[in-house]
Amino acid sequence: MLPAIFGGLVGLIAGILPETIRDGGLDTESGKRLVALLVAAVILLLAQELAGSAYEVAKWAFYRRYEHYLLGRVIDATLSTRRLELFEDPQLSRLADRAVRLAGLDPGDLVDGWCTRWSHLFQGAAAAALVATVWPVAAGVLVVVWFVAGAVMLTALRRLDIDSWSSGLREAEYLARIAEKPAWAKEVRVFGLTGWLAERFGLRWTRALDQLARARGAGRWRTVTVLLALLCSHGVIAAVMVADGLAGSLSATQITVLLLGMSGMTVLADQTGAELIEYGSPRVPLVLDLEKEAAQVATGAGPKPLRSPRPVRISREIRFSDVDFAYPNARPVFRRLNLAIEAGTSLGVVGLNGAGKTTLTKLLCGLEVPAAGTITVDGVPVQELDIGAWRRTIAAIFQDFVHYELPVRDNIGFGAVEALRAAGEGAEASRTARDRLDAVVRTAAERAGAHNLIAGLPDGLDTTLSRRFPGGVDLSGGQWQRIALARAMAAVENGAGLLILDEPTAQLDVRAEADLYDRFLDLTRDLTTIIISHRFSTVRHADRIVVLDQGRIVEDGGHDELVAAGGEYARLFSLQAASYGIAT
Ligand SMILES: Nc1ncnc2c1ncn2[C@@H]1O[C@H](COP(=O)(O)OP(=O)(O)OP(=O)(O)O)[C@@H](O)[C@H]1O
Repeated sequence: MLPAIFGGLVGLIAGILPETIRDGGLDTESGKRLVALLVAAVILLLAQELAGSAYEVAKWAFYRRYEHYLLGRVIDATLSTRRLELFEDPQLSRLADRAVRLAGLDPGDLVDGWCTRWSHLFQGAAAAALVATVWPVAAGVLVVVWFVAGAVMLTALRRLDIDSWSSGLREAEYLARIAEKPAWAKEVRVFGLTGWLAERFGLRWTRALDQLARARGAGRWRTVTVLLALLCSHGVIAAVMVADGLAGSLSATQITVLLLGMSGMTVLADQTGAELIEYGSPRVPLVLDLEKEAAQVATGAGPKPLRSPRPVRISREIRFSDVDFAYPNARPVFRRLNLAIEAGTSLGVVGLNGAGKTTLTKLLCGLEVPAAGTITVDGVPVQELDIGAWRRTIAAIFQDFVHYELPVRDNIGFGAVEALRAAGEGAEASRTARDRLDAVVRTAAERAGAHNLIAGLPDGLDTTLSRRFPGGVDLSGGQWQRIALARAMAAVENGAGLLILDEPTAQLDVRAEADLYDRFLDLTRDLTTIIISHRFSTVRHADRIVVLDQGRIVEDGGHDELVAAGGEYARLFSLQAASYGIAT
């Protein structure tokens, strides 16, 4: 609006200037009016500047609030699912992926879009009002023409909607991600994929751009028609204006006001706001869709991360009774699985790839739910336990445990998240809580054999485990495994009574692994421990070993018993013993 008022003032100044010169200077009546108009114009210019800055400040404040709100809802929706459906179902995982990416894009396009749109509407209306003060009919015609032009432009923009071409770009985006992932850098170079990646990326992107160009060409005729309508209406108005000006029925002020108003009205067709709204709005329905889907798969209230219930005490046994399980659209992993794990004992689980070992642990952790049968803890079905309490009972390290690019203290402290939270951060940090956390972390590190490794790090527990951060370091595969084991031991320190190790030591050498497990089983003697490993030398020390084959338990007993039975376990054990030189 302010630019339009300013335009009106400039028009008035232009009109009064010749009169002032004619009357003989600023002391005259017209001169005083000119001075007043000039002062008003300066004030308006300043106001415009101030309003612009205030708008920017308010806009960015809005932006961040909007992004915070939206991402917060995405995170809540994702974390509200206590199981893994959101990540395992391709449709749901795509939805979650898009929601996270779009909600976190340059913040507040939607807010910016609405701000721009309203500001353009005000500017356009003020400019139209300016034109209307001189020539109402022209204002009416131009409003209609500019709105039609805007609508045509918007239709053209919709044809270029991100969704219509994103499928073409998704592969290109994925290729770009391959190139920038530090963890994949070695393989990409060793296999000589760099050239292929760059070529394929360029190809995919060009194809997407061609798609865009074709979409753009489709509405060509409508655009040409609108351009002609704009040209004709402005041509007629300009011709009449010149004729009236020459005839003396339009003053210089009126002509200036008309010209300024007409140029200001172009914003009525500006679709920057609409474009931002189009781009920003899919995020809201997307987040709502994600929340709906998450609510459907989240049976009951998900565990709130801030709650810290007491761990469950396992006093007798964990029992799988007639458990059936299949992943969506896949053949069954378990059919009528029966297994009892006595409290306070260690169980080794072995089996070929795909036998169902990890699935067994996921069911136990409540990350998957049996289609039939029950899993009970001292007779109580896992589903009936407080899921937060049950999860606190478990210390699990999976094959693909997370390498958090965070300080060692966090990497290990995640096993005892209550202690980590109590310790706080920065100014909030409480000295006693911090000392307690460090004690938990150090004891856990010692138990996992990671204390020497930590002692050698430049900043000890404060060292960030990633070279992508200043002062950070990278660890070897085996060192990372010790950190992960320390995380599990921190959970034990924090009250966990069920320890699950799903092959987290595959990268340790045989001797280091054997040493570690000997110590480990010793340290966790009173706990219920499940060890999954392909290395028989590892599981042989477990109290009991089960052999899984295609989802069924085919052998069950102590190491000596199974070797004596001369079955699959004995065969595989002697094969490994021969290659590793282990005494049988
Ligand atoms: N998320 C999933 N979606 C669909 N099928 C899956 C999923 N995870 C595992 N499977 C399938 O379930 C079966 C059991 O897999 P699981 O990971 O439990 O085996 P495993 O014994 O741990 O194998 P490995 O020794 O290779 O780790 C396999 O056939 C596997 O392909």
